[in-house]
Amino acid sequence: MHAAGRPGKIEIVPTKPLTTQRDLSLAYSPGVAAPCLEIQRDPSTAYDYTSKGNIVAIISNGTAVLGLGDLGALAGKPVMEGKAVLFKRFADVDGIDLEVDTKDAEAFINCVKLLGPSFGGINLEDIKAPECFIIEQRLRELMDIPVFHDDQHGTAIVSAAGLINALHLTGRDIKDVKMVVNGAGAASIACIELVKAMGLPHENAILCDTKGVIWQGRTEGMNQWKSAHAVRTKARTLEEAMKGADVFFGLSVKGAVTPDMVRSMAAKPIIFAMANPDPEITPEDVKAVRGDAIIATGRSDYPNQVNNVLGFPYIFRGALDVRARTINEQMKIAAAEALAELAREDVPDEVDRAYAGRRLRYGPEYIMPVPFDPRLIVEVSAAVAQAAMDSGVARKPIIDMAEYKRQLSSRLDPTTAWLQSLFEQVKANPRRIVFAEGEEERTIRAAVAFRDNGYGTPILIGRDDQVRETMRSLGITDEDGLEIHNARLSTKNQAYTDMIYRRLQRNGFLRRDVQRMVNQGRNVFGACMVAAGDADGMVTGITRRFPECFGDVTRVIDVEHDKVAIGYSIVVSRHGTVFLADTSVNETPTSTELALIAKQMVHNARQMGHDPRVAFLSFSNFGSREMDRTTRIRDAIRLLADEGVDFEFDGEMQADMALDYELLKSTYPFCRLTGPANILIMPGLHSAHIASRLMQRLGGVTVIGPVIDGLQKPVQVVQMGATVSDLVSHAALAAYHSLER
Ligand SMILES: NC(=O)C1=CN([C@@H]2O[C@H](COP(=O)(O)OP(=O)(O)OC[C@H]3O[C@@H](n4cnc5c(N)ncnc54)[C@H](OP(=O)(O)O)[C@@H]3O)[C@@H](O)[C@H]2O)C=CC1
Ligand SMILES: CC(=O)C(=O)O
Ligand SMILES: [Mg+2]
Repeated sequence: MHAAGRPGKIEIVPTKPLTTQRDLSLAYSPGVAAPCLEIQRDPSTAYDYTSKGNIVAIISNGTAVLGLGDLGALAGKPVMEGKAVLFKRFADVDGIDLEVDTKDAEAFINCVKLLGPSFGGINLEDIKAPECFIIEQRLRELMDIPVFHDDQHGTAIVSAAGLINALHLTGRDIKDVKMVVNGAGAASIACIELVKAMGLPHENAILCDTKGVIWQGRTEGMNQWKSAHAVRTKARTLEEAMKGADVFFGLSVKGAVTPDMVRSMAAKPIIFAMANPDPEITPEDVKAVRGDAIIATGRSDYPNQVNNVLGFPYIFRGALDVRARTINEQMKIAAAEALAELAREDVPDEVDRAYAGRRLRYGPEYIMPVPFDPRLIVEVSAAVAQAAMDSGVARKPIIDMAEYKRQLSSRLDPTTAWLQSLFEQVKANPRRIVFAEGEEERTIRAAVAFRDNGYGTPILIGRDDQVRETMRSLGITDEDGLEIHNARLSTKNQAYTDMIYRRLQRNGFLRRDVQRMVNQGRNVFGACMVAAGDADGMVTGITRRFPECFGDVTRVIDVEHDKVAIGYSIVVSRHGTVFLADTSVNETPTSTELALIAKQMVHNARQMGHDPRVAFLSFSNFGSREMDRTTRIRDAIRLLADEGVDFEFDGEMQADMALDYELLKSTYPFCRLTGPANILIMPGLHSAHIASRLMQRLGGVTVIGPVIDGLQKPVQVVQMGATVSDLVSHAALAAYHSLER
């Protein structure tokens, strides 16, 4: 994944046009002189004229890369790029990774300090202890923007939130808890400090490192940060310290804890094994010896992910939005409390769907919100911003908190969450999906990926020997969980022929025509399997053009009552998601069809979490050009108005009007839309098809689809050039649609 396409995980995208000489002279010399002089006059205007206010530098020297140790600055880059992606994805913060090649704390401090003007905040990452303490402390003193060592405070905040809930669930008071922390580095020292600040008595916590327990009087491998947590105890090893402990925090390395250690802990032990990428002990190993444990790890593939990803994006979002000078204790505590609180609340349906198969209800398996919960940006960022204002470090206070929360929530596009939810739901309810072009290399690879991802059983249609030959040439030997059906030899052949013959006998088809169709037409045979309930859905399209594939399918499968069979494209851009329909089937939809298409698309958009606003597109705006072609569109709008539908729609209008709300409102103030359109109903197949292909080719957006909608059974037809991953996605879509029925 990291090497595919453009290497790495991030790129920089301009926010201003740079296509003409005039653009150039505005964005660069001479125009750029104006903001330079303005910033010189008043440095705070840098937040208005540059990206400073939304950009955070993720800075590391690679000395403690996850739990992998000192890999050096360069080898840490994939993690730092990853953090940039998380910043963007979860909180719309632009992160830029900087790998600083020095282990010398002074040189590092100097470098970061000098870079300060460029950024709104500094996220220090994966710098080992004890240098990280000195570096952070000094930079906090030297810089007037937030400096936050994520491995220290991000981890402390998130684990504190988890601990608050785990203590609550096990009926413990923090003052009585006995705690062991393994690791005495950046993350562990910050965690133990925060837990003590929450009320844990000093003598109740034992800290361990590679030399064992940090006891009072120990001299080997010590530093001032460790000494501050040394306690009077007879325990010298982690094993001894763990006996009778209520809580264990692991911030050390893979495998540091044994099942015997867990067995020796107190009743209902709380075990946060947070080393990455592999925990100190796996949840399976804990459960094998202690069924009463509450366990969390740093990983997303187990319940209770205690990972700083739940913190840093939102903490910086809130801090940047109020132009906070720093991230102080009040802001950290506010973030921890908001996280803990969120886990106790009812989970929205879309989050529940995204984690299908898991029960997201406050309890031992759900003590922390999950990373794809869209409430995180709203609740955590707002809590942090409020705390910054209350503690006097906000340079630009928020006037209207309710409006700020609305803005926060609109920063996330629901499409990505929906896609995540789609795959998770399919995984939790695996389906049988026909891959009709079963002898094709791409199809076979997609079918195997479909199976390996746990989406269900792929059914390849083709001659067994041919399919197996291709599999062999691809080095695929494992046929488990995969079916091959040869249409001609199938035991279902006659039943399918009868079924189709009943449908087509009065349309000029003889039985032998139908028999040939079933024997030789893999799309027909596959569609028969789906129609007869022998499979849940189907994907095809790489060997034949769309009209032929679609024609084969509709010989077998009907259009749903009160719907039109259509294809729609989902265009995901940095400005949000727009749906385009019909991009595949109807050449010139009638007004009734256009109205139906709009209603179908509203349903689809709502399913994906969007608030629909429909624009009927044309080359004219509200009758500016009276032509036959626009009458059809205006009639469709009238039909919807007469019906009194429960969504916003208007038109006809040009594409730029539909997408540029300011332009639309200033030119046509009577328009009924309350924001830019996100469903574009195209006047005809030619324009829809051309528009979607143009967008796909010219780049800058992701186009998903066309997605087939309106058939009684889920069948997806991909484009002939579809990749393996397109095929897998469409197969998953078919599987998902079968769940909805
Ligand atoms: N889940 C999450 O969100 C986060 C997890 N982490 C994880 O925490 C771990 C530590 O990270 P960080 O604090 O940044 O790194 P540091 O390098 O600052 O600290 C590592 C600490 O672990 C100790 N250690 C190493 N091996 C052992 C062992 N076998 N037994 C006991 N202690 C050991 C070291 O001991 P010594 O002092 O003797 O060298 C040191 O104190 C990593 O695995 C990291 O992935 C970190 C941040 C966030
Ligand atoms: C999650 C993280 O920051 C770490 O493991 O280092
Ligand atoms: Mg880290």
